[in-house]
Amino acid sequence: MHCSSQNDKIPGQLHHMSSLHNCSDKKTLKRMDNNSSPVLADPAPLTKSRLGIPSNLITYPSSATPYTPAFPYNRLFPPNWKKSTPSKLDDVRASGWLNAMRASSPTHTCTHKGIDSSGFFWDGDAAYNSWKLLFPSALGSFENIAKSAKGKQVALFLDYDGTLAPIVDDPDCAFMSDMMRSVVSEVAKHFPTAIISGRCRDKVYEFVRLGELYYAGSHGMDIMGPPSDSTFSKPSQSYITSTKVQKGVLFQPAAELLPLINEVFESLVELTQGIAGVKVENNKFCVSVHYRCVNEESWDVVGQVVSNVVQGHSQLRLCHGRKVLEVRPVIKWDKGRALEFLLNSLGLTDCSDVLPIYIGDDRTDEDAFRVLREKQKGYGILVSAVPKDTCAYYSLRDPSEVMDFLQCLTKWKESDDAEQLMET
Ligand SMILES: O=P(O)(O)OC[C@H]1O[C@H](O[C@H]2O[C@H](CO)[C@@H](O)[C@H](O)[C@H]2O)[C@H](O)[C@@H](O)[C@@H]1O
Repeated sequence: MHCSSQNDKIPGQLHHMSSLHNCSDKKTLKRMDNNSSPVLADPAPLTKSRLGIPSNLITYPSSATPYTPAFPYNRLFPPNWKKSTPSKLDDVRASGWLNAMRASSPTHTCTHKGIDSSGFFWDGDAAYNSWKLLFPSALGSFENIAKSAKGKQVALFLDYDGTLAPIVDDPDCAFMSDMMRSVVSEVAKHFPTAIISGRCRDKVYEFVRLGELYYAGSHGMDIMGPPSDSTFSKPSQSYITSTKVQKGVLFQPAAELLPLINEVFESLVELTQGIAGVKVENNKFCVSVHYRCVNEESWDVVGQVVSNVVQGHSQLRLCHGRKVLEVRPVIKWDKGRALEFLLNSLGLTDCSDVLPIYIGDDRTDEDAFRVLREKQKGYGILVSAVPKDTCAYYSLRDPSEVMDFLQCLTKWKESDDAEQLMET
């Protein structure tokens, strides 16, 4: 394999760079006092003036610089569309992140057509199609992706929830289909493939059950990478045996915080037990407090309880995902770093002939998309059925499109290999 430290520009990237607003570290840690939020804000959905998602529902990082989209989105929306009415606010409401909790998982209703209470005609499909001009379908652009991949070592990084398995109410029932499992297994025969999930590593392995993959749990804070002496050829089948990862290099950058995380988990279970529908999940290096099944009227209570606990510990921070609040260690580690770590462990760093592809649906996946953007290497693919601000290059609508895309990759690789065999 030819390796060089040169940056590898990929056709198509310049087109997207215009849509990339400030993708450098957009996170801002704020505290609850003075109307600010303890939430480490991740990139948020596009604001209403851009794509129709009400800006009052968004915790927008203070460092984010809005960009001018290529398409005149403002024609789609009247000014002040769905502006919130100020009301008597408590701590959590005033901080703005109750709104962020609401915005954390846009629903299918965003894609519907209809007239809202202010008489404005909303066409979600049109907005989505316009957004896709900026973030084209990875399926529709497959030929371009294949062209870029020709002669290169593709490395695949897959998020789990919302990417390989559809989002469901009960996190313990987020099963991936047998069909998806077999498609992932096939693609992993051709490319090194890793799952990078917010879930605890053992849990995501229980769902995926494919021994030939690499797994990073707790948003990349618990990685079982390839064996230390490995330069990628093919993942060893003996890498994982039975249901637990057995071999490989274990990397846990927040290991010393494990007792504290467990303590916080216990407290959160106790403190939220009176709130119907809350589910507290121990993700080993982070604690997830799910509020998807909580009555919306109680969301502020959930937020307040979690933020109070976090405020008691300077080593912890609060983030939000899709209808979930997550307590995480304050360390400079995220899915982006995990992606770099895995590429490095696979011996694929600084190689001009490597094409990493990262597919994910969540805010936490933006860290990985950003790494690829900054390196000008590979492609981030956002899974979303609604317009969202993203550092990805391409989009896919839902897990079933992810499955189609992975199948395309397998087919392409098989025919490319066959072609090469004919040539020799
Ligand atoms: O990084 P991921 O693999 O995408 O994991 C992110 C979180 O996913 C899970 O929660 C989400 O999916 C649930 C099942 O569909 C859904 O009920 C929940 O509302 C979503 O937030 C998982 O339970 C979390 O621990 C992960 O952090």
